[in-house]
Amino acid sequence: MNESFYSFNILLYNMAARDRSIDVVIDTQEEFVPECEHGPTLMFSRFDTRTKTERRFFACSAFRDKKVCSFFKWVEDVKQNKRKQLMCNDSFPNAIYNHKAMRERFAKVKNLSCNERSLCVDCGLFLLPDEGNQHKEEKHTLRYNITDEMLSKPTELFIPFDDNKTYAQYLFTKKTVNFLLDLLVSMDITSVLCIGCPRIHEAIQNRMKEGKFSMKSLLLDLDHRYLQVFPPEQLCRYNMLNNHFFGGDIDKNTFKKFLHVNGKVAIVTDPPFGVMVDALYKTLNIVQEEWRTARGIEDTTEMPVFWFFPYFMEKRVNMSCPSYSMLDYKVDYDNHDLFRGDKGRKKGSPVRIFTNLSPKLIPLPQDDGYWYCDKCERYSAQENKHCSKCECCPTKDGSTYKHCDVCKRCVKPNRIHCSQCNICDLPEHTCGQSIKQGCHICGALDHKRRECPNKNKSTESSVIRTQKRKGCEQFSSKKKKRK
Ligand SMILES: C[S@@+](CC[C@H](N)C(=O)[O-])C[C@H]1O[C@@H](n2cnc3c(N)ncnc32)[C@H](O)[C@@H]1O
Ligand SMILES: [Zn+2]
Ligand SMILES: [Zn+2]
Ligand SMILES: [Zn+2]
Ligand SMILES: [Zn+2]
Ligand SMILES: [Zn+2]
Repeated sequence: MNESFYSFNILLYNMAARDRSIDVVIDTQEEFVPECEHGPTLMFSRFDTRTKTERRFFACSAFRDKKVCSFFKWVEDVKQNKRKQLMCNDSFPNAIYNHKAMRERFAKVKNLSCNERSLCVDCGLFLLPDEGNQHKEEKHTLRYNITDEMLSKPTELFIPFDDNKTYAQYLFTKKTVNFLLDLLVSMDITSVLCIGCPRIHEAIQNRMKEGKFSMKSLLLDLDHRYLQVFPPEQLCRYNMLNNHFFGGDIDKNTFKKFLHVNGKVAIVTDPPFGVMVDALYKTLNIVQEEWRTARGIEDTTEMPVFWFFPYFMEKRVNMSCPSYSMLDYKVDYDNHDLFRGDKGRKKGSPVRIFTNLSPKLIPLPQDDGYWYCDKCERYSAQENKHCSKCECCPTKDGSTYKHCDVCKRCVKPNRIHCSQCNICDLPEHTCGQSIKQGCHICGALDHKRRECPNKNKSTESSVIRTQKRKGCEQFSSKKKKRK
């Protein structure tokens, strides 16, 4: 594991305390947005809290690691007619992403006997018999004896790209997959759009092959390795942060056709935690609009969405997506110790499901201790006890929160009320240093920079709901070179 959950969490925390904060600018109103290998870039605003100045730049929407995608342009440089030189899309190795070519190779591999088949683990590529030596010379690890069973479970065969700043490939346990599929079946969902959910797609396809049920699924994912195993009607290589289809019009049509099918469609999405919430939400809204168009729906009806995201992002999600609720269900992952209920944290996984459905419609398994709270009209976790003073089931993190009569709210069990700070905090806190995250511009505690009445008028309209960008090293470490 490259980064533990805790260091990741601390990183998010530190971002708030730094002198600079990075926000995404969704409504750019720019006529020209440069593209990197991963489609149109996003515009970010970097705000220096000491000088109270803002500067804007374009950077990759998908990757937060500059070693993987180093694209960076100040907005003013882009404006100075440097457009041609920024259109670097042509130089990218499109060949390896060509779905048809990948499928043709794979068909040849499939025709081989198990002991003739091999996979280069480093390249994520199935090899033809005469290709092994080249990869061995480059000291790549090869896997042999690839059975049909293994080919039907690519999410188990490929090594997960589990770097948080790139793909953040954390895969659901069987239990989570089964819970979700049972839920979808109980809701009469017949088509599932899996955005960054390869394991759900794989499970649906395998159950279909076994004749266990009838459901369609389309996987939209950035990982090019899946282009080998899934045909074009089942997979589009896609960037969920800018709604970019790498396969162009062919893939866009596949996607439209999928939405057009009759029956109930649902979206399941499990993006990397570091994604910009506003960028993802914009994509979800575009997808909803495409679906309404495909179905000739004129009101604002939406497809059900199941969005997997950590509980500590709840406030951030609510800010951008007020119609979404967080469920108590703890989502388990195979390849992340800290997201695992069994061997992981005492409090279980921190990942939950956010949904645009009413929570009362989503029963959570009683065998795992979830119970129905009549007052909240939703299922709560075993440890989440209803508080009659707060009038809700307040627990977020897997512990049992307790009510503080002075703060007039429920707090984590390890907090005590400090009369000096007038807040519940850890017993070992230093008085006067409790985290107070006020407005960067005027310091007031009742609003953030984006709502500040003193905010520069020129940036007001375009910097809409923003999020601290995790891993802003991508930008800060390049600063010196550019100066
Ligand atoms: C946290 S994992 C979720 C996997 C899911 N838990 C499963 O078991 O199916 C994130 C997934 O999103 C994909 N991904 C990462 N960034 C993406 C992007 N910008 N656009 C589309 N997919 C992306 C990764 O390849 C990976 O499959
Ligand atoms: Zn990029
Ligand atoms: Zn290789
Ligand atoms: Zn309750
Ligand atoms: Zn309470
Ligand atoms: Zn208190």
